[in-house]
Order: sequence, then structure tokens, then C-alpha cells
Amino acid sequence: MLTVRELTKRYGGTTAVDDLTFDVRPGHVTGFLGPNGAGKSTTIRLLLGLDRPTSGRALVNGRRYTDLTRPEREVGALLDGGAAHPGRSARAHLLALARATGLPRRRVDEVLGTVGLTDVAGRRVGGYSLGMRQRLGIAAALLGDPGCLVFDEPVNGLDIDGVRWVRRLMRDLADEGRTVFVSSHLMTEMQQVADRLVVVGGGRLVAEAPMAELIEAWSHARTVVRTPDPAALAARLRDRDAPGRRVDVEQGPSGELRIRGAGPEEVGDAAHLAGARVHALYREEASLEEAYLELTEGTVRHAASGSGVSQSADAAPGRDGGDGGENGDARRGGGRGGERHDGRRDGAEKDTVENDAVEEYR
Ligand SMILES: Nc1ncnc2c1ncn2[C@@H]1O[C@H](COP(=O)(O)OP(=O)(O)OP(=O)(O)O)[C@@H](O)[C@H]1O
Repeated sequence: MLTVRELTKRYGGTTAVDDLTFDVRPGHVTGFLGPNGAGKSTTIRLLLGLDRPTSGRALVNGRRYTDLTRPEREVGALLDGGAAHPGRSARAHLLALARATGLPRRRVDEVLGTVGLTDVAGRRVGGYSLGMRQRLGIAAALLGDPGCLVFDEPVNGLDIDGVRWVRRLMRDLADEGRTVFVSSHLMTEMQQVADRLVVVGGGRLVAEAPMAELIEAWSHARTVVRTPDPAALAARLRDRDAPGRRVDVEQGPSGELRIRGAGPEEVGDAAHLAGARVHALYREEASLEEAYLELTEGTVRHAASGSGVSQSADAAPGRDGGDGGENGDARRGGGRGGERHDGRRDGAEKDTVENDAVEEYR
């Protein structure tokens, strides 16, 4: 369980996180959604003890990260898929982490298997695609078999199979009773994977709710009708306005009417009464994207510093000895990188690296 209470973080004159309170509960995939500069990375850093709050608390299983005796067994994080040394093999990287945290080496093989890197575990990470590095980052997060997992943009750089795999993995981890917290700027991705959402804007909490509730509360289903007689139908529909009930009618770019406050049956009846011919009539469900835009409207910061700061924010997930990564912001590319995680070996990448860490840990 992750607990955030009245959390505030100021950097000079900038309030990155502003009196934020929310819970991330076990057994759910909770999405952490917000526009650039909303305070997501800062919140995650505070949860993971990588920064200190100005005030308030950010707790893992009821304790500050820095007070946890075996943090790797309680929370695992993917903050930067490129955090492994490029000259090391995936296996060597994970063995070094296991050794540093006193975890059994069998966990290395287990997590390599879980993320599908067993066959390429001896290859240098420098030759890995972005998607393979994401998998390695997830393997590192899973190493201590923690009850809480924090994933920052885990699907970036993955091909469609990789994306499906990550979704399945997050679902399975939650179904096992773990706490899964996943940040993303991809609203459509959240809709696919999260069953709860924490939405932030301008450092403040905008919403915390089950996904379905959030969409229901903040977005509006519309009825769309195509008719050659839009004026007659619109007039008839507007007549249905009554105290406590509002029917909004807008004309779309190709002449269609988009109606809020009246369903297809009612619109069909109104068309009949108005003598308007109907060529198409359907209900259009609002997407999370629409709900999200509505929720965060007006909260977007105009600080040009956002992306630069985020890079430093993403670096070095402390406990896995991250080196800042050679690709600090690559995962923000939203689908850039086109991974080929198909086991194909490029000639230049065939070398096998087993370094000191492996030797020492045998
Ligand atoms: N170390 C820092 N020094 C100064 N300002 C910072 C620092 N870290 C974050 N900020 C500022 O705090 C605000 C929140 O940044 P943060 O990176 O947490 O947002 P975010 O939601 O993760 O955005 P993104 O998706 O772009 O990473 C931004 O205005 C950012 O410029």
C-alpha cells in the first residue's frame, strides 16, 4: 500500500507537489495520470525516498522509504529502463543488484524468465533495444518480489506484443494482491490497464476514483444523429429543456448533431415528431482522453523547465544503483524506438559479457 498525505514539495518558487493526498491500494492497478509538469515524477521520487518532502508524508506500507529495513522486498520501481551499465549483461546487472541487496541468485533467473530475457541475458545491455531495457528495468523492479510496484511509463518503446505483455503483467501482479502504481501520459493506455486512477494537475489532486466512476462522472456520453434537416431536429430537441434538465445540441463539422442530455430513443422520437429524416443515429461513449482533458483543463503549467527537470527526476532509482541511464528521456517518446523483441541477434551484439559481479556471486 502506498499512502500520500498532505504532501508538498517546493523547489525554490515552484510548488511541484501541492498538498497531495491519495492512497494506492493492493489488488489494483492504479494509474497516475497528469499532464507534463503535473508533479508525477516528483511524487514518485518522494515515495521512493529519492527526495525529501517540504511537508507531508509519502509512505510505503505505512513507513517512509528510508525507514524500511528491506526496501527491495517492499517496493520495486521502474524509473528508467536504461539504468543498467551498457557494458554489462542483463544477468550481470541483475546479479549485482541481487548481491547488493542480499537476494538469492535464483531470483535473477526467475525474473529474467518472467520478463522474457532469458535467451539474451548474456548480451551487453548496450546492444539492447529500448523495449528490452524496459523489460530489464521491470526485472530489476521484481527482483525482491516486492508487494508494491511503481512503474513510470512502462510501455514506452515496446512493440504491440510488449505492450500487451506489460498490461498482462501489471494485471497479474495486481491479481496476486500487489499494489501496482503506474504513471503514464497515455490516457488510452491507462484506460486499457488501470482500474483506478489518481489524476494530478499543477501538483494538486484532481481526482481519485475507480476508472469507470471517473469516466461516468466527468465525461458525457453523446447521441450523434445525421440528418438532412438538422435545424428542425435541433429546435425540437432544445424544446425539451426543462428545469433541472438540459439538452445540449451542437452541430459537428460535417453537419451531424451531437446531443448531450438525450439518448438515441429520445432523439429518434424527437426526429419523428419534427419530421426530420434520420440517416444515422448512435450513442458515442466519451473516452478517458476526453474525461482527462476536462479534468486537467487549466492546470497545465507553462513552465518551460518541465522537460529538463524531468530528466534529472527520472535518473538513478537509488536502490538499484542506477547510473542515470544513457537514455534519460528516451521513454518519453511515446512509441519511438520500435523494439524488435523477437530474439533476433544482430551480428555486433553476439558477444557475451560475464563480468566481475557474476564471478563474485557464483
Ligand atoms: N529538481 C527540481 N528543481 C526545480 N523544479 C523542479 C524540480 N523537479 C521538478 N520541478 C518542477 O516541478 C514541477 C513538477 O515536475 P514533475 O517532473 O514532477 O512533473 P511530471 O508530472 O512528472 O511531468 P513529466 O510528465 O513532464 O515528467 C514542474 O514544474 C517542474 O519544473
